[in-house]
Amino acid sequence: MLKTIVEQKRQEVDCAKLVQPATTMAIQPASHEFAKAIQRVNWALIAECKLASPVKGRLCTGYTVPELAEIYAANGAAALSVHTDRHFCGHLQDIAKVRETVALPILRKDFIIDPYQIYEARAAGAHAILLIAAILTDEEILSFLAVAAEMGMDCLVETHSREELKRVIKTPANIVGINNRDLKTFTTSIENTFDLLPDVEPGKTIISESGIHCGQDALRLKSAGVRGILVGEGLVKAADIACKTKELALQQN
Ligand SMILES: O=C(O)c1ccccc1NCC(=O)[C@H](O)[C@H](O)COP(=O)(O)O
Repeated sequence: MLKTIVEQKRQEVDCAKLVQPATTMAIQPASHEFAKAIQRVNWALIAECKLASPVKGRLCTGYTVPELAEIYAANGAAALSVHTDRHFCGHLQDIAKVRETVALPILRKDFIIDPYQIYEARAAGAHAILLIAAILTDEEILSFLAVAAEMGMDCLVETHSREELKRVIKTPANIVGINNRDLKTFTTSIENTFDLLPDVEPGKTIISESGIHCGQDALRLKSAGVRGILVGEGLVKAADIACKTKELALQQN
């Protein structure tokens, strides 16, 4: 599935480049708002606006993306992740809608495979992007980090295996994600974060991603030295999203 998504993404990006070349985009640099929001607290919830999953289908029907963002912002999230890929029912325009609604920094959640998407993200108002080590070469990671840095944007560089973590640790990436979702089987286990954490060098900000559902998971991760969590399904499927946001944000900052 990942291979298919990436192939489709390549076609989408090629079409988008023809419609709007990057040179015609109005780009104002960011000021590392995303990294600052995460690094100024000892615990950060990155709350994800996730309407659907390519594996599980529709996850959230009762709220729009800006409505979710508003609930997250009012209940302790440090930053937002906004899916812009169509397999998650996301659109690039969702970033602008969220920016009009709340002041929290926004991560563009997508399958970034071309620098064009980084310009597109910034032009839409995103402060950060996700880079997935599993779909990028070392050279691409380095070059995309540099493109983002030129625009004052931050990168959450996602790893799942020890091998990916080793590759990413060697780069200047300062926010490293440990994904609890295996992108081959799509199963999640937060034990993956505990397994990989000892291999991380001091100085890197670690975010545990995926499969996190309750305050108890959050507390275990925080106690192990993780700086924050990125949560989608656990929030959007909660009976009371405001209450779940507070629970995962751990409110004691
Ligand atoms: O969420 C999926 O089913 C998925 C399928 C294929 C590739 C990636 C996938 N998810 C990646 C994400 O961006 C998640 O939304 C994010 O890590 C949050 O995960 P969760 O809290 O488990 O919803």
